[in-house]
Amino acid sequence: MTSFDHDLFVIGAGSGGVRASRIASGHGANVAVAEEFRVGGTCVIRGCVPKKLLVYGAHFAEDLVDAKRFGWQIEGKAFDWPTLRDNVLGEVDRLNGLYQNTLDSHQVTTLHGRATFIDAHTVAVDGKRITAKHILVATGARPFVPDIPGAELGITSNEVFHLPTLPRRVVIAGGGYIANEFAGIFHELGSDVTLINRSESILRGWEPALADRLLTISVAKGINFKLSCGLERLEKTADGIRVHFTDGKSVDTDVFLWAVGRRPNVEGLGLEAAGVALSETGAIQVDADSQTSVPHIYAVGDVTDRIQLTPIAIREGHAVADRLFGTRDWRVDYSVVPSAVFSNPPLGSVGMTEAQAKNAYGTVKIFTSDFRPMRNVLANRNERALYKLVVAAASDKVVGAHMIGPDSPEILQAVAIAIKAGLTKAQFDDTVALHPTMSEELVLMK
Ligand SMILES: Cc1cc2nc3c(=O)[nH]c(=O)nc-3n(C[C@H](O)[C@H](O)[C@H](O)COP(=O)(O)OP(=O)(O)OC[C@H]3O[C@@H](n4cnc5c(N)ncnc54)[C@H](O)[C@@H]3O)c2cc1C
Ligand SMILES: NC(=O)c1ccc[n+]([C@@H]2O[C@H](COP(=O)([O-])OP(=O)(O)OC[C@H]3O[C@@H](n4cnc5c(N)ncnc54)[C@H](O)[C@@H]3O)[C@@H](O)[C@H]2O)c1
Repeated sequence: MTSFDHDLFVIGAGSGGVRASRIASGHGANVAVAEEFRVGGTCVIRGCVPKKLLVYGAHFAEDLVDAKRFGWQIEGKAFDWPTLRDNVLGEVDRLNGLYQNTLDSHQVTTLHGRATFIDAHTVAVDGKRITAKHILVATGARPFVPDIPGAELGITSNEVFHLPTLPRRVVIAGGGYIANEFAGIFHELGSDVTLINRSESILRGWEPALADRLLTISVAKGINFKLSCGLERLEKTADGIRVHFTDGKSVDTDVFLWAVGRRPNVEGLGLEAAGVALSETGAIQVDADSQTSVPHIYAVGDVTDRIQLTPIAIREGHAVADRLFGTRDWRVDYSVVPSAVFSNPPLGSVGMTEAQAKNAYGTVKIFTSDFRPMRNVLANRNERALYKLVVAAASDKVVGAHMIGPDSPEILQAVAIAIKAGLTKAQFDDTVALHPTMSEELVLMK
């Protein structure tokens, strides 16, 4: 019998890697994890958490305006970017410490350095060779930056949390999660925002009616959109960056933010030395158990490019640890995955869109509620919420729920339980409304 330094070696202490390490160690495994940047990974250090805190910080801009209609006189209000930035980064530091404590208290050995494969059972971290019976790759993804002249003048979501000053003008490339979230943040904070996207719409893959609603509201708020737009090059100017489009036009900006997707972190990992195969899209190829082409090597999270969300990476990591060292062999269910765009207003979505349900079930019933939230009415804020339920006609099951409006992500999480449980529209209707709320619309749709 060959002996190894560890039962499990995890590469990457982000969402998936930390969960897998902690659970495996709890099952009695001898675990080590390598992290080349900061324990916590993208979500904690430069993703979900600081982003959501900026969303909260930015929303005071509208709340303070609306407050007047509710009788509050707020004189001399002013926003200070360094205060928000530094408080957010302080919270990130606190969480980073908590994640490290979690690893330490679970007797997981943390190696602060970059890990690369030497062979299928050996990794090197800063020149030190370590062997393991099982290896888990949880290296995440990084922002994609297209290869156009001057691309390096732009920043990515990695840098956006550290800006020295609040930019007067921001151009954001992309029409997905990150682009719409930061368009909302910067616009509320007072920057002049332009979102440019190569396709003619935003939020591809989302229920189109909701994406259209976000576009309409964002335009009404004053965010500029340049859609169906090709980027030619970025040029440094005396006071910022000039963005040149393929139609010959240009726009000047202080900050250019790339938000055109994320690519799996596979480069320089030595995956060839270990014999780990990649998919056609350059992600680590895995089966439903997150097992790679090498049976004792697993991969979870963004590096596998399945669904790039933290709760998915966490579940995948947990399932691997349970499978290898626990008593429960289970698989992640990807069929009902709630997700949200923390734009202004935010969107929440779970299950199938109308188009997907038509493909899957043939006949579907659609129920919508298009309403102005009570708070917006008194605030004279002409922003309507839109809720949409997708029901499979034959079974009456609710197979999709899609919402845009205040607090949609908070409401959507509860709806996801109902959809996961396979509840029917009749059961939604049987539920007594909670009045006065926005979410009561979910049980009142006729
Ligand atoms: C701006 C932004 C906002 C987001 N908001 C949300 C949100 O609101 N909700 C949500 O669910 N998801 C959100 N996401 C996505 C979420 O952050 C990711 O899906 C999640 O972090 C993936 O977890 P992971 O474990 O696969 O990788 P990560 O969390 O990225 O962890 C990978 C870790 O591996 C390390 N690493 C890489 N290579 C090596 C190596 N060779 N050696 C050692 N260490 C290595 C990295 O430094 C990193 O710490 C957001 C992402 C971004 C960028
Ligand atoms: N709230 C959340 O849960 C949240 C927030 C942020 C990020 N994330 C995760 O991180 C991932 C990455 O976020 P994202 O916003 O960068 O990606 P995304 O996939 O959401 O959107 C990418 C956008 O870039 C455009 N695009 C792609 N390639 C391009 C190219 N070569 N040139 C020009 N445009 C191009 C696409 O049309 C799309 O509009 C998301 O897919 C999501 O899974 C989640």
